[in-house]
Amino acid sequence: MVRFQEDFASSPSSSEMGSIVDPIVDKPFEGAEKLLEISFQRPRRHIAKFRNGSYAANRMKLVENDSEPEINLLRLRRDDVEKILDKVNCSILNECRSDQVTAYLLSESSLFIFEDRMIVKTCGQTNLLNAIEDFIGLGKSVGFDSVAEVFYSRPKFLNPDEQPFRHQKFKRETETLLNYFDKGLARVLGSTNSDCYHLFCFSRNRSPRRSNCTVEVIMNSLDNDKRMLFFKEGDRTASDVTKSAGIADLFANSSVMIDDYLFEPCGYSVNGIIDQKRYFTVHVTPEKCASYASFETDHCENAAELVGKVVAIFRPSRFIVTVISDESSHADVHGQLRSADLVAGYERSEFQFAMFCHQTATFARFESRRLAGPPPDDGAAFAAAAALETDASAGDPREPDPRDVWCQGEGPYF
Ligand SMILES: C[S@@+](CC[C@H](N)C(=O)[O-])C[C@H]1O[C@@H](n2cnc3c(N)ncnc32)[C@H](O)[C@@H]1O
Repeated sequence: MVRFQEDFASSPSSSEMGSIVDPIVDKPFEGAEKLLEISFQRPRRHIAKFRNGSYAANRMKLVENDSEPEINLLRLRRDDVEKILDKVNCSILNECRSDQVTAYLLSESSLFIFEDRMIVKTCGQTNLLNAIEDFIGLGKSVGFDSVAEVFYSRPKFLNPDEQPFRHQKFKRETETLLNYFDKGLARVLGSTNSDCYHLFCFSRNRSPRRSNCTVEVIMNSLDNDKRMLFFKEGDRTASDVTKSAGIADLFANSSVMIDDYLFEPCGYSVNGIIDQKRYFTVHVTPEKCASYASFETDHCENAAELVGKVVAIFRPSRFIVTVISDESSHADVHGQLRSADLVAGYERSEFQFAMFCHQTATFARFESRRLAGPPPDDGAAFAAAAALETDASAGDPREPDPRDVWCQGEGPYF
């Protein structure tokens, strides 16, 4: 349901909510999302025509004067998008739009469409790269000439073997992308035997076309009380969750259009359009066996404060933060997230700063101070970590869960 921030007047707090039983699942849901961002390039004749002004400012003139259809992804029809999402194995649950963004909430995450770029984020067992040609085709169908930039990324999967063949290994994903963008470059940020972040990027032009910045927070092993907020219980609605979890307050100083969804029996997704032009999205898998949440936005002001607020919503055992921006922009955002003390109660276990294509990337991995320490090499170390965790969440003894302490490997790299 689409609402505005002002609509979040009152809703039950977490303490008013009754007891919830975790569903028994055969296979844990794979929360980790594949993210594909494609930016398109207009034909040269259009670029030359508007050398002295932005396309956006002049597009109406173009339509009136040349009687050519507008080259704009926002013209795409939902039906055409849905056909492509079928190939990915997901569907549209809901949509909200401003004059600069169309945001689709998907059965498995989100799709954002802007004038000349789209961002598709899908989780579970979706086959995102199966439709890469179709996504490119969407741009061409509204008159774009070629792909200007591509960015594909994903964190490590919980169960890579459960993924469609192409997505089981980053090497295969890279090969698929290279079939279309042979000058693209594949990288990994972070240690490959830990919570690392895989990315592939391609840029046709020598200099970035716009000033872009994306902040992502990827969180594992959520606090028990926090994850319980994302279960459907009684008459709890998505809007109640958005309010009680604190998601409605993330961008309190902006005008935010919110489209949220609470799954049965649990799971939550929200898309937000900020000040008509920027976006944020949050997705939550609250099942204990594989609890996971992700946050992403291109609204990078006050990034350090924002990351703190996001982490406070979920209190994960561990999380990674990434900032990817154009080389020429947002140095302050990278600077803000460089602090080893970014979030109180968390210890930074890894930090990386890199420059490639036209992009600058910051990657940092944090662990709850309750669990920080060397990897458990025997039962005693594990028991000590588990005991600490049990103390901290009084009355809620935890079963040892290998993911709670150190993540499972994705097998031999490549
Ligand atoms: C909210 S969706 C989005 C997942 C997101 N990538 C994440 O984990 O943060 C996943 C959650 O919804 C639950 N869910 C319930 N019904 C679902 C459905 N039909 N499709 C996808 N997820 C569903 C899953 O069990 C899981 O807890």
